Amino acid sequence: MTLPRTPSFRLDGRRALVTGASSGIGLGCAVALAEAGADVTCVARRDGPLNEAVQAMRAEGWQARAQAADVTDPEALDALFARPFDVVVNAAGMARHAPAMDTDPADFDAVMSVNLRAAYFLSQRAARTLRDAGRGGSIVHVSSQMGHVGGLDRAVYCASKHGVEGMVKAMAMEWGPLGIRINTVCPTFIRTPLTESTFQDPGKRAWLEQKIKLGRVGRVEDVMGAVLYLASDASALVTGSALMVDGGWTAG
Ligand SMILES: NC(=O)C1=CN([C@@H]2O[C@H](COP(=O)(O)OP(=O)(O)OC[C@H]3O[C@@H](n4cnc5c(N)ncnc54)[C@H](O)[C@@H]3O)[C@@H](O)[C@H]2O)C=CC1
Ligand SMILES: C[C@H](O)[C@@H]1OC(=O)[C@H](O)[C@@H]1O
Repeated sequence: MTLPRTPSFRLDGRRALVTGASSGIGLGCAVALAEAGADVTCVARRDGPLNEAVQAMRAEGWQARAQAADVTDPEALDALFARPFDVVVNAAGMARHAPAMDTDPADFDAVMSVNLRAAYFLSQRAARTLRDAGRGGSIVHVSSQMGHVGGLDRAVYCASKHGVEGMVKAMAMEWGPLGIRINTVCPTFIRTPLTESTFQDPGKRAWLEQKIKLGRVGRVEDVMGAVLYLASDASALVTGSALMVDGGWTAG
């Protein structure tokens, strides 16, 4: 009897790009891919923390390089995608929370510009270079549980993440025939610089722990395995999907 073999989660010989790689979830994604053998280009807006992260990764013996870039800048995207990447993980993101009745248009534009517009054109650049090279690849967006449900004071953030979910489904339809997969991971509240103020408030933290059915808030490590799965051949037939890493928040 011939037994089936588990597809590989390894990424040896693959070139990967991770945005938002200077901290939080993006840094976790960069580590996950590098540890699996990929040569990872780490992107973030500012040099300092990014260089520090890349130095720490190289000290582990992994392949990593830093490239500071603003993902909302089309020219910066062109420079990043001078060559194709087998794996692209987009974790760059931001939030400005306010009641919908009070949202400042400048905040709306800032959030949409990073979370949705940049996600769109980064995907476009990633796919074009893969198409021109005549090969497939995997694009993973770090979306959110807020791409599937609403959140108080989060109308703009939710709109941006719901937008990413719709965009990914449509792109998956177009790019499937080229072997280019595109998916999202949708975390619940994860402790990072973005959410530190929420985590500092004992009342909010208790509320979160009750909303998350598994009874605890998220860690960057909770997202890393999900991203590695979607980046690797282990998910070879998965595209246009949203992988919830939300402890059951949206299950109800
Ligand atoms: N922390 C959380 O609870 C959750 C976060 N997310 C999403 O995960 C992603 C990462 O968030 P965190 O790690 O929590 O935040 P973070 O604040 O620790 O990291 C954000 C990263 O995005 C980069 N970035 C922001 N704007 C950029 C731009 N214009 N150009 C290039 N890089 C830019 C920053 O340099 C930084 O590396 C975001 O998309 C966020 O919406 C999703 C679900 C939960
Ligand atoms: C930044 C937000 O407060 C945080 O990010 C997410 O995606 C979580 O669901 C929280 O809303």
